[in-house]
Amino acid sequence: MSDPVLIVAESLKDRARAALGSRNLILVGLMGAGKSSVGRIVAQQLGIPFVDSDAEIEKVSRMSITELFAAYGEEEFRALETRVMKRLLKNGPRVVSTGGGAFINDRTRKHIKKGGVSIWLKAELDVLWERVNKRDTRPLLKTENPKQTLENLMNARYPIYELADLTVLSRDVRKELMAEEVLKAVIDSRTESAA
Ligand SMILES: Nc1ncnc2c1ncn2[C@@H]1O[C@H](COP(=O)(O)OP(=O)(O)O)[C@@H](O)[C@H]1O
Ligand SMILES: O=C(O)C1=C[C@@H](OP(=O)(O)O)[C@@H](O)[C@H](O)C1
Ligand SMILES: [Mg+2]
Repeated sequence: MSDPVLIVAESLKDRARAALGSRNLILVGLMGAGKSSVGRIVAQQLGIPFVDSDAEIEKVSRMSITELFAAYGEEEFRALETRVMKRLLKNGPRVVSTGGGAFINDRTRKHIKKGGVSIWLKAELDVLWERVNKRDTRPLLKTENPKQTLENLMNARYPIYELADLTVLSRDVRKELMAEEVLKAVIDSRTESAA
């Protein structure tokens, strides 16, 4: 006999896939929100390709994000990020996880807006902090008081992330559950725009 829970889950994926069509799904939000890890699961569930813009930037530059910031500075990194995002968004459907600053950059945000459905993974400071303080791969947080830096970035960036098409609250629940909430948000947005 088929499991009713599995049937519901299957239909969620199918409905989200149909709602997305040939558009890209672009995850935006601050460092630690779960864009890279949740985005990968969402893509698997939808059965479409996944790409992480930071990983792609590292591939084309053959440098790590930390090395890029150290060698060329943030401005050059943003210029490269804009170019890479423009290219990644040309064909859909894909799930594209961005680096936290991508949507803040006016030019990159225009490409994202044109390239598909943007979804903000919104999280509280303590949730983000617990996640990012375990690793030292984020050059912007190499400051004397990284938690304060993260809070400053929150204050500066949250009004801009609000411009995303959809928002999902990123909490300390299983990543699979976060991915399901992303799928539901995609379905709801389609239902609302059709109503
Ligand atoms: N829902 C979650 N619950 C627990 N840990 C999470 C969750 N989402 C992400 N993480 C962890 O937080 C860290 C940052 O996640 P990541 O996907 O790299 O975020 P981002 O790409 O937005 O900076 C990773 O170690 C990841 O495993
Ligand atoms: O917020 C930012 O400006 C950045 C976020 C990072 O990506 P994650 O958000 O995936 O950590 C990475 O692109 C770079 O360190 C800059
Ligand atoms: Mg990431």
